[in-house]
Amino acid sequence: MADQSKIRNFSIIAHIDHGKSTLADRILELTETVADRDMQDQLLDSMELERERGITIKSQAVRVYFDADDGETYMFHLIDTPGHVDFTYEVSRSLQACEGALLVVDASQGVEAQTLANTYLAVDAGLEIIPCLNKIDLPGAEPERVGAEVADLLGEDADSILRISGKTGEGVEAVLNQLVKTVPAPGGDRDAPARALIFDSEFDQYRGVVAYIRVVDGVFKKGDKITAMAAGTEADVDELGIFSPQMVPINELGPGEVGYVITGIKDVMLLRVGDTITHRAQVRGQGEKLVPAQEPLPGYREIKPMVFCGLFPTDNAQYPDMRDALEKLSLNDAALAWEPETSDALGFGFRIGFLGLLHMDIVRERLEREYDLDLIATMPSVGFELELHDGTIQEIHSPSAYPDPTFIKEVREPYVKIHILTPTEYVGTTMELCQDKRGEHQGMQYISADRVQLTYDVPLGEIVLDFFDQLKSRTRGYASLDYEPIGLRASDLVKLDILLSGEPVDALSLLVHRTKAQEMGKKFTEKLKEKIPRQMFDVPIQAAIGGRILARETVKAYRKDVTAKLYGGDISRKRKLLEKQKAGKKRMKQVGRVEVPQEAFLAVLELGDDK
Ligand SMILES: Nc1nc2c(ncn2[C@@H]2O[C@H](COP(=O)(O)OP(=O)(O)OP(=O)(O)O)[C@@H](O)[C@H]2O)c(=O)[nH]1
Repeated sequence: MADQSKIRNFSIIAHIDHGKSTLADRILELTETVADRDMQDQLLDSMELERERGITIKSQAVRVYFDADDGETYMFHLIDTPGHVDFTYEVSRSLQACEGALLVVDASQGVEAQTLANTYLAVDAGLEIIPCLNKIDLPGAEPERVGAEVADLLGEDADSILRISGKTGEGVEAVLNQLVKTVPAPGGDRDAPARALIFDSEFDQYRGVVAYIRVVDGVFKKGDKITAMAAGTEADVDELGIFSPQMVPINELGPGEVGYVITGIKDVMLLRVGDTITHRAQVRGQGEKLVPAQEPLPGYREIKPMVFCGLFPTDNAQYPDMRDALEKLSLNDAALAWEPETSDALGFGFRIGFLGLLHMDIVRERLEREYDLDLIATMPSVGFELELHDGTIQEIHSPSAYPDPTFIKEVREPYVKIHILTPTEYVGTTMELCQDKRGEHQGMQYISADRVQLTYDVPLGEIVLDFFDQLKSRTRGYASLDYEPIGLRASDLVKLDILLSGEPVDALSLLVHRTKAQEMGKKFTEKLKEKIPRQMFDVPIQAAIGGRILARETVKAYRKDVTAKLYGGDISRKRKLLEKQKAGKKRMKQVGRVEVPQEAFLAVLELGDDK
C-alpha cells in the first residue's frame, strides 16, 4: 500500500524545444528507473516519429522513486507532455492528473508563447508551479534576464528560481528536492467509493484499450467490476499496473496513484479519455463491500478538428487499405476525424480532420510509413458553416463541397485569438503581417523591456497555411505563437476555382476572402505554372470565380526530349535521367489530359514565400 503523503504527481511543461524530454531523461537516470545500458536519449518519446523529429506527441506517465534530502523516499509520477500548440489538449488533460508542474524555460531563449499558454493552463488547473531555467550550460544562456521574465510572469522572487541543465544534469537533483517540498501530496480518500480519471489511452493490438488513469478516491484491484460513468461501459479489471516506463502489472492502485487499466475492451469509445471509472456494487475478497461513486470527476471538453485536408491513394486500389489504416490510427488518436471523399480529379479518398498542420503532417507520414501507402494530399482548409436562404445550416470541410452561392445567405468561418511574443524591434512587421491576414488588433502588452505580447483575432483559415513560417521569417525566428479558438464569424468568402485546360479541378479550389481573390488567383496560377511540368500540348491554367476568369498562365508544350541535350553516346547518364524522371512521376496524378504532380496540390502553402 502506497503512503499517500509520499506521493508527488507532476508534469513538465515548456515551450517547444526548451528541453522537457531531456530533463525527463535525466530524472529517469538520477532515480535509477532505467538501467544505464537501456538509457537512450528522449526515452519517453517512444514513437519512432517522435524520436526522429525530436518532438513529443503523446503524453507519458512514469513512476519513479526519489530519495530526497529529508531522508525519505518519494513516489513520483512524472507526466511528460507535448509542447506544440497542436497538442495543447494533451497538456490540459495531463495536468488534471497532477498537483504540480515543473515549468522549464530555456535560459538562452526566454519566455515564449507556449510558456505562457502552458503556465496559464497549469494555473487554471490549480497546480503548484516550480519554475526552472534550463540549458544554463550554453554559452548564450542569460539566466539573469530570463529569470527576471519568469519571476515577472509568476510573481516570484527571481533569486529563488532554480538554474539547471538537462544536458549535464546540473541542478536536477535540487529541482526534485524542491518538488518534494512545494508540491502537495495528493488528497483523496482511501475509504470512499473509488473514482479514477482516464487521462489518456492507447490501443494495444492484443490486449485492447489501455486506459491511463489517475486514482482520486478508493482503491482499484485486479478482478474488480468497474464501470465508466459517462459511457456507461461495464467491464472487469484484467490487469492494473504502472509505467516504469514499460508497463509493469501491480496488485492495486490507490488514491493519488497513476497507472493503467486493461479490461479487454477493444473499442476506445467505450473507455473514453475524460471519463471517470468507478466500482459497480460488489463484494470483494473477505467481504469488503464496494459501492459506486455518485458524482463523476470533472471531465474534459471534446476536442474538435481545426484543419482538414483530402488524402487520396495515388493508386485507387489502395483505398480499402487506407480505410483500414485510418481505423487503426484512430484507435490511438482520438483527435483524428475522417469521412470518405470523392474527387473528380483524384478519385476515392478521405477528408481528414486534424488539430493543426503538424498533426496533419504526422498523420500523413504515419500512414505512408507504417501502412505503406502512397498518398496525394490536397490543400489544407478549415471547416465552414453555411446558412442557406431556406434556413438550413450546413457544415462543410472542403471547398469542393461549396454549393452554388445563390443559395447561401451567410458564410461563417472559425476565428482564433492569437498571442504572439516578439522582441520589440519586430512589432511593426508582425502587426503588418497580422493585418494582412485580416487580423483585428486586440491588445499589446510588455512582457519585459524588450519583449511584447501582441493579441489579435484572426480567421483560422488565414493562419493555418503559412502564417507561422512568415512570422518566423519576418522576425528572424524570434517570435513565437499560440492560439485558441473563439468561435465562428460571418465573412465575405468566395470560392476560387482553378481550371486546367479549361476544366475545373475540384481538388485545387479554395475558399478565399473576396478582397483577396484577385491577388490569390494571380499568385496561385503563377505558382502552379512552376509546378506543372510541360506536356505534349499547351496547358492553360486559369483562376475563376463563378464563370469570371481572374488570372491566367500557360504551361507551354515541350518541344525537346529531355535526354536530347545529352551527348548521344553516354548511355548510363541517359538511363539515370530517365530513371529520375520515372521516380518523379510516381506522385503524379492524371487530371483529364494533364499530369499533375503532388506539389501542385499543395502549392498554395508556398504562396507566402516570395514576400
Ligand atoms: N545545451 C543544452 N541543450 C539542451 C538542454 N536540454 C535540452 N537541450 C537540447 O534542446 C533540444 C530540445 O530538447 P528536448 O528535450 O527535445 O525539448 P522538448 O521541450 O522535450 O521538446 P518537445 O518534446 O518537442 O516539446 C535538444 O536538441 C536537446 O538536446 C540543456 O540543458 N543544455
